[in-house]
Amino acid sequence: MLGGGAAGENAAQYATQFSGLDSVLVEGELLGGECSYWACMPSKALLRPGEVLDAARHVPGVSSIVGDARLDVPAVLARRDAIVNGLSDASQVQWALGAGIDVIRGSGRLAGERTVVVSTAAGGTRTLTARHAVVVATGSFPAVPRIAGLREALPWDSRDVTNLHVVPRRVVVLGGGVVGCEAATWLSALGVEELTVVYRGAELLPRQEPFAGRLVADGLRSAGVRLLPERGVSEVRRADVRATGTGLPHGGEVTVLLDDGTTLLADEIVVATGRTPRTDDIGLSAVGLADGGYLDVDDQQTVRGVDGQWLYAVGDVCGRALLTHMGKYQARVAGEVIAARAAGRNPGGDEPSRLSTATGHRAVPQVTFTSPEVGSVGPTEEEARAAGVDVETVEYDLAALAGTYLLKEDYTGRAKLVIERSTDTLIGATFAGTGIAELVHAATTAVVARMTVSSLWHAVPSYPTVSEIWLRLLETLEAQRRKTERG
Ligand SMILES: Cc1cc2nc3c(=O)[nH]c(=O)nc-3n(C[C@H](O)[C@H](O)[C@H](O)COP(=O)(O)OP(=O)(O)OC[C@H]3O[C@@H](n4cnc5c(N)ncnc54)[C@H](O)[C@@H]3O)c2cc1C
Ligand SMILES: NC(=O)c1ccc[n+]([C@@H]2O[C@H](COP(=O)([O-])OP(=O)(O)OC[C@H]3O[C@@H](n4cnc5c(N)ncnc54)[C@H](O)[C@@H]3O)[C@@H](O)[C@H]2O)c1
Repeated sequence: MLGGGAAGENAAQYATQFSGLDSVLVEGELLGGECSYWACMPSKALLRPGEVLDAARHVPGVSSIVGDARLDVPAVLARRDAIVNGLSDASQVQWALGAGIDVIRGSGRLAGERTVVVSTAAGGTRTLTARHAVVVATGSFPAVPRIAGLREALPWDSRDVTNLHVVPRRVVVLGGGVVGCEAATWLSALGVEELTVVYRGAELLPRQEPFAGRLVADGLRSAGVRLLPERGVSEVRRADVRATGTGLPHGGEVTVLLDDGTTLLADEIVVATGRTPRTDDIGLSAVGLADGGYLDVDDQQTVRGVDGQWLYAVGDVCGRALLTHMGKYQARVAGEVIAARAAGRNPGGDEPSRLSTATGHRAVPQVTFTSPEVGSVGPTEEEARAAGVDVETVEYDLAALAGTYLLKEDYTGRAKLVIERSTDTLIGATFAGTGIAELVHAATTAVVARMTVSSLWHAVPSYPTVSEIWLRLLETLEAQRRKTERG
């Protein structure tokens, strides 16, 4: 495995555990990768305290006790540090060795068929030749747009903002996607006084149903965050630039010039404008592929364009869905496919769907931990229509439920289902509101199982839970259909 992030680890685990194949993880930094130390885990550690405080503020009997209290920032940062194990991967290495997986520390490059050359941390090189397969799981790093002065200003990226040690007074976040929205949520909760989010499109979270981005925008605005949509940055200037290290201010005041003529002053600028695959320097040209770009894979996660079915790619590097759980899913399948092929079977042929990632990619779930949360699975209405699918949709106000009223007196939220008309099956769902994260898996199950609307009627949600949204959506859909029938 070239890269020992969440995806590489899982591919090694599945190849080893289910087949007895020997696996080696080649890791250049920390075993566990981005998710454990600089992405999912620290970000969620920073978001959870704000969520708890917000919940308390909206329940009479608790709100009066909490009053205007702010978060205990040193305690929040200390818990974050504990959650990232103080940036030590000792426990991960122990896990790998215990699972029978070898770990080699160093930077690896493909050097030919089934061959990886590692520049080891100790200073030498090692050539590894795999008997069966090489899995590329090198992940991605933050993309920094070409903007005059931006790179020179040493902006914070996702590593800095998840591992911040100082809360700057004024921050500009560039990008209104998942990282930008989540980072704005925790920076605001941690007490950034002047927080501005600059983004290109009209809505935040542009890959979600538009109502989700609007509700997140309302949440951020009510927390005092300034949103500047449909704008870009034309130039960045910074005095006294200093490479102080991850999560510390990288210099003096930042001047951010926007393309509409606005000038913003900040103590830090956070770049959250997407990711770049780590493929520019891993020896792809040695196996006949172009350096750089996402690796194109089939549903067994085998890299296309390389003969012999020995090269696989999983996780962010294959660009199919840049999410930890999807990378791990691809890795589980790849690990088992490698084992099956080593045993002489051909899972790419008529093997049943367990050894294919096609089904899971029809139903990609994602939760964005903003306030309100946004959870979704499958395509949005726009994506489904763009793919040529004739769909029917239904929406409902999540605030009109007993379960949500109990959570928060002034609850706001919305839900939407996307139904394929020809089969009457659920293909997509989106929920935006407090406490919706755990609704997503029910929707994922229904989409994967291709549940029809008539069978969903028999899945009875418990009272009084947020899951009652399912019943309300079905009732509304039925009313819509009757109205259409009546003409
Ligand atoms: C701020 C933030 C928050 C996120 N939150 C979530 C979330 O809540 N939920 C979610 O599902 N996803 C989340 N993501 C996305 C998630 O972090 C990624 O999808 C996931 O980390 C990808 O895992 P990976 O194993 O493919 O890559 P990585 O985690 O990037 O691992 C790749 C590994 O390969 C190593 N490597 C690279 N090149 C070489 C080489 N040449 N030789 C040796 N080793 C090498 C790297 O050091 C690294 O350890 C978040 C991302 C960000 C930025
Ligand atoms: N909770 C989660 O599941 C979670 C959390 C964080 C990140 N992630 C994953 O990490 C990946 C990366 O997230 P991201 O937010 O960096 O990328 P993204 O692609 O989700 O969003 C990038 C945003 O930056 C904007 N942008 C791009 N270039 C710009 C420019 N020059 N000026 C202004 N705006 C610009 C885009 O319009 C978009 O709003 C995502 O694919 C996501 O799946 C997941």
